[in-house]
Formats: sequence, structure tokens, C-alpha cells
Amino acid sequence: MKVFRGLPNAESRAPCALTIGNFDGVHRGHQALLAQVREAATRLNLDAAVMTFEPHPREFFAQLAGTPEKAPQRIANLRDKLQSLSNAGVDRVIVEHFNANFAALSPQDFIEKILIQGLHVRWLLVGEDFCFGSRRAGNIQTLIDAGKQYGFEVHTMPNVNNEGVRISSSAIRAALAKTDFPHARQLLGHSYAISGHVVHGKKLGRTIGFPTLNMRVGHKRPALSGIFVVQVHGLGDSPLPAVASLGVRPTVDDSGRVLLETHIFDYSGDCYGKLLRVEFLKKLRDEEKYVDLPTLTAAIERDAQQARAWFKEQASFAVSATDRI
Ligand SMILES: Cc1cc2nc3c(=O)[nH]c(=O)nc-3n(C[C@H](O)[C@H](O)[C@H](O)COP(=O)(O)O)c2cc1C
Ligand SMILES: Nc1ncnc2c1ncn2[C@@H]1O[C@H](COP(=O)(O)OP(=O)(O)O)[C@@H](O)[C@H]1O
Repeated sequence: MKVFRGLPNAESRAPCALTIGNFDGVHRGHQALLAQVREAATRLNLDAAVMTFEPHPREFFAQLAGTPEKAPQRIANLRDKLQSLSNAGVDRVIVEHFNANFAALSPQDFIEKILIQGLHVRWLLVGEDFCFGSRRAGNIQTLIDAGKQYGFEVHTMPNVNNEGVRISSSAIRAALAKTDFPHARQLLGHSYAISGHVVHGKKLGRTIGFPTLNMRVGHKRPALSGIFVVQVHGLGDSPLPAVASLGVRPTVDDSGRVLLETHIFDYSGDCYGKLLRVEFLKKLRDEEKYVDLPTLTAAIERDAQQARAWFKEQASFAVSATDRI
């Protein structure tokens, strides 16, 4: 899969079957849409293409209005989004920088400059409520008219439902806000996880008996925060049980940067630079600002005990379930 930051240059503008959206979480609704793009691209001998935006347009508008707290919480970072798009068979992704110039494009300019000249669109699929261009003035009918004029097909995707309710990124944000991981999993079609490269931290963890893999989250408003039971994928054949903190670490850091820090039980390897995936299983508590390091360490010890107990309980459930068969 090729990833372009902004429109591809002239040589790379292969005719495409395209869909446009934020794709936060790449949930089951997105997956159904991407499957149709893939199918059309293969049938019409086109590239399967996705145009997505960074930052999220609502994040851009929230910043502009001076109310960053109104930006949507992010389900997935860009790496996870690109990985999911690649898994769905997408050939090219255009990551468009969503800024004032882009937001000001009229529907007509968006069609001519972006869809026609920039992307050579031949087949387009969007959701039924798709609006675009400055003040969201363009809609499906605008696209259908342009399609007749410029020669591209326009299709709409009906809602994909889960138990009668439309699957959406907001529904997943709501499930994560309640830390209802089974429900989030149902809507996503996979368990909730964050991946990233292990970076160097303050080297404090090892001095308090809890070395932690530090991963940058890449945005300021994650859909989750707090202390969690997790498992780590990418260090061997099976996932490793662990406990993690996702947040700004108020006791030791005042930068406001969001980090995911994971302590793996009974493990002592060097993981710097590795690309790992941390899967969330259960929330233990919210993040706290402790008065000193010994108090923080005592809290982490309690978290680790609770997480170990949780894994033990799951293992005994699994055994008793096998007994019943
Ligand atoms: C299970 C667990 C719980 C944590 N809870 C908190 C917390 O409530 N407040 C906080 O400021 N930091 C918390 N942390 C983050 C620690 O401050 C951090 O891991 C420690 O300072 C080591 O940082 P380092 O990896 O940069 O050396 C927690 C970390 C873990 C692993
Ligand atoms: N059980 C473990 N869980 C997490 N990381 C571990 C563990 N054992 C060793 N490590 C290694 O130690 C590093 C974390 O140690 P730490 O003192 O917290 O340093 P840093 O502040 O750079 O994260 C990890 O990145 C990893 O390479």
C-alpha cells in the first residue's frame, strides 16, 4: 500500500476507485465500505484508494475556535489506521493535511482540483450522509451531477448496523468511555489495541521495580485514559500479560504529552525500537497525581496485584469452561 501526504504527484495519479472519510477505528461499517471499494477496483482495473484527513476536521475546527476540548477523542493513531486500511486491501492512501486552505475549498473546487485533477477518480463510494466542501455545501447530489459531467460513477453506502444501531466511530468512543471492551470489540470487529514503537523514557521505571515500555500515542485526546489490565503482542508467539498506564503521568511529568506505559509481568528483555501492540482488557482505575514516588510505587504494586489476579481468574474460568464440555 502506498501512502501519500497530500495529493500524489502527476506520475502517481493512477485512475482510482475512491472513498473519503476519517476512518477513526476502521470499524465494521468502514470495513464493509472498503470491501466494496476493493471489489470495484478489481472489477474495473483501478487502484483502490482512500482519502483521509489529519488532523481530524473536527479537531481542526475545535482548535480554530479555541475550544480544543471539543475535538473528538481519537480511537486510533495514524499508524493503526494505515495498518487497518492496508489489511482491507487498499492500494493507496492520501493523507490530506486538513487546514484552513483545504477547509475553504468550494464543492466545485474540491471536485475539480482534488477528485478529478488530483486523484483521477473513476468510481466513488461515500456514506449516505456525506457532505463536503466549504460550509459542507456539497452533498451526494452535487457528486452525482459532477459524475455525469466528468465521467465517474457515484455510489452510496447504506448504514451498517449492530443489533439495529448504526455502527459509528462515536458509538465506539462511547463504548470506550464506559470501558465496555466487549461492546467496542463487537463494533470494531477486533479487540481494542494501540500499537507503536518503544521509545526511551525517564529511566525511572526500572529504579522503582516497574520498568515500562513507553509508547507515544500521537494525539492529545485518546478515547481512553487510566490504568488497565492489558496484553502485549509482538514479543514471541503468544501475547504477554501486563499492566499499563495511558495518560499524562501527572506525578512525574508536566509536559501534558500522552504516553502509553506498559509493565510486562515476569519479563526482562530489551524492547527499545520494537513495534508492539497493546490490547486493552479491563480498566483498573483513573490516573492520579501522587505526592511522591514511594506513594506512586505502592499504587503500581496494587495495580500489578489486581491485574495478576484478573489473569488468574480468567485462566480458572477457561479451565472450568473446558471441564463442562
Ligand atoms: C500500572 C501503572 C500505573 C501507573 N499509575 C500512574 C498514576 O496514577 N499517576 C502517574 O503519574 N503515573 C502513573 N504511572 C506512570 C509512572 O509514573 C511511570 O511508569 C514511571 O514514572 C516510570 O516512567 P519511565 O518509564 O519514563 O521511567 C503508572 C504506571 C504503571 C505501569
Ligand atoms: N518487564 C518489563 N516490562 C517492560 N519493559 C521492560 C521489562 N523488562 C525490561 N524492560 C525494558 O526496560 C525498558 C523500560 O525501563 P524503564 O526504566 O522504565 O526505562 P524507560 O524510562 O526508558 O522506559 C523497556 O523499554 C524495555 O526495553
